Amino acid sequence: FREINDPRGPPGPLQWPFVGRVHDLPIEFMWIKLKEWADKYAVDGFYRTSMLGANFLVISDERIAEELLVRKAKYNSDRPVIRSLFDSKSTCGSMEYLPLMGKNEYWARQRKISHAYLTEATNARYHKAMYFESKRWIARLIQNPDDFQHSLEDMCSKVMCQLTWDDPGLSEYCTKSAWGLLTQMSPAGPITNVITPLWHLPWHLNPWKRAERKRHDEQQAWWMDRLLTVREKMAKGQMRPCWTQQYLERSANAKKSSLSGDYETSCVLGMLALVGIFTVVGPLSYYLVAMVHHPEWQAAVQKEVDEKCQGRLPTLDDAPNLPILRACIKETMRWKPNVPTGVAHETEVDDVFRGYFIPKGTRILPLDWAFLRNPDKYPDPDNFRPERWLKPGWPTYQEPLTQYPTIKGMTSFGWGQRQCLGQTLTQDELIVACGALAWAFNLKPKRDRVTGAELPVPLNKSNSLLIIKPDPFQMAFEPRSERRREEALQIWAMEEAKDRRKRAAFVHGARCPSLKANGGERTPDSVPDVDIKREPPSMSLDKLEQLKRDLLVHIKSVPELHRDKGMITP
Ligand code: HEM
Repeated sequence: FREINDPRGPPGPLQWPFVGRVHDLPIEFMWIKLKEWADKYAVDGFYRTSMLGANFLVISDERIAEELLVRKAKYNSDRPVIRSLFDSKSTCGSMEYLPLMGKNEYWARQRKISHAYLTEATNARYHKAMYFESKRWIARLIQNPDDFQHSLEDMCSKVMCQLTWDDPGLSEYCTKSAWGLLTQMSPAGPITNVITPLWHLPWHLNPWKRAERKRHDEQQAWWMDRLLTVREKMAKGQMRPCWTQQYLERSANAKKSSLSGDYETSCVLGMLALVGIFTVVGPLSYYLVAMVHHPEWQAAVQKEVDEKCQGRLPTLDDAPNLPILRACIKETMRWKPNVPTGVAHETEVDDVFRGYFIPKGTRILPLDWAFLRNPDKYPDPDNFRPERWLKPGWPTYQEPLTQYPTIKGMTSFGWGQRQCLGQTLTQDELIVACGALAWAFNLKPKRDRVTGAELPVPLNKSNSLLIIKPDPFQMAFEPRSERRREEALQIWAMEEAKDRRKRAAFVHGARCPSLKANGGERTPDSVPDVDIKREPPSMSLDKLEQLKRDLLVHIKSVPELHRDKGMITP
């Protein structure tokens, strides 16, 4: 006992033999307790603890994270094992989960490839997927506002499925698959992640291992199926550009690939699709919560969008002119970080840091919850204060406002060699989605149908997985005007019809050699727009209103019609 609590060791709570400090670290909202310990024990912004033999160094100050995870990245960029996944680190060559891999050859090559695709995500073509899906989401919110949490997740999933396999129809399964993996890898998931020895029970006595085998095999089979489907469509000339198609085409042209084969390829791409879902769901859900609780900021964003975009839906070209929108997004991510514990790194060598011995295999936890609640950098840290990014005098204020605030580089995206690869994609998707919300709706608390009282939107209820999102709640999406409502629905109807025609034209082009010869390269943009040009000229809203009125007059003037077809409305 004296040895493990040696006063010359790093500071931290008292450790008990074998268990360390597992007994009073709650699984639920673990980050709150870790921050409490940081406030009590941390010296110089870090402290140590342990759990069932695993050593942890918890960092609560950004400067220490910078020192240990960026400057000493060479030794501190491995990952700890996640007990309830088979070979989570790919030590035995499973090559499956890039973000969880140890620092090995599979990680190095998969990170390089993922980086290439995700930086290409800034291309205009990829932005189209976001515009398209945000329009669909707005229409879904108008038609079925009570289903908003599901449609929000589905939108994030559809974006990733479009980018990865050009098929938004895969979104429901992809979300389910992402949720399964997220639960399995989180401390708040199976008990075998905390009481790790249970994982080693014999197969027949081990429900956790059997369940994981099933989940794992289904996921891998689905990823492989996606790859093979894309390849099949490519052979028929029916595959439009997406990450999988690009990878297959490039490696076929180069006659070589840095990946080992189809299995690894299906995993890199499958994992990319999965990792971009719940990471974006969190901030987007909390943005809704923030807007409901802070109508004054909602009004400011709406005013900015109305003035700068002059009645149109905002696009990414407008982003430099929308600092208030960007500030509200960034403040949401600061106020409610969705990976509050951070993602652990593992040390690869013994080290001495600030005079303390840190043994090889120590898990370094960059506690994002603590970084983002540092009152020196973020005065009034518990409250939603977007002005901290907009007004000179606040420690975080930065100019020019056409560029700042930006979420890129936030501590929430991690550190050093393992820093998140999806920062641009996250920023773009949030600007498009939150901009569309400001354009379309007044976000409000929902009212009880009987009493008329406002239903509360809780601030502190969430799951406790590695990536969190708010628990189910209710709120109202009130279209900003009847005209805006019609416009949003019309925009989506036209987009959807256009997309359907483009897809059909593409497949048609593949079947029709003359078109192929004429069309040359058939990217979605160069598909002959024959059908699209035949689209009826879009009707002005005034004309639509006039037609509605005429129809009403007509229905009323023909009593039988009115009676017989009681359901007829404009
Ligand atoms: C708000 C959104 C997001 C947050 C807060 C977030 C956060 C993180 C964090 C904390 C890490 C680990 C960093 C470390 O170990 O130091 C990470 C890694 C990663 N993220 Fe994100 N992420 C987000 C969105 C995305 C998106 C949209 C994608 C891709 C589509 C993505 C792809 C990745 C990948 C591939 C890694 C693994 C990097 C590696 O291990 O080398 N992330 N992310």
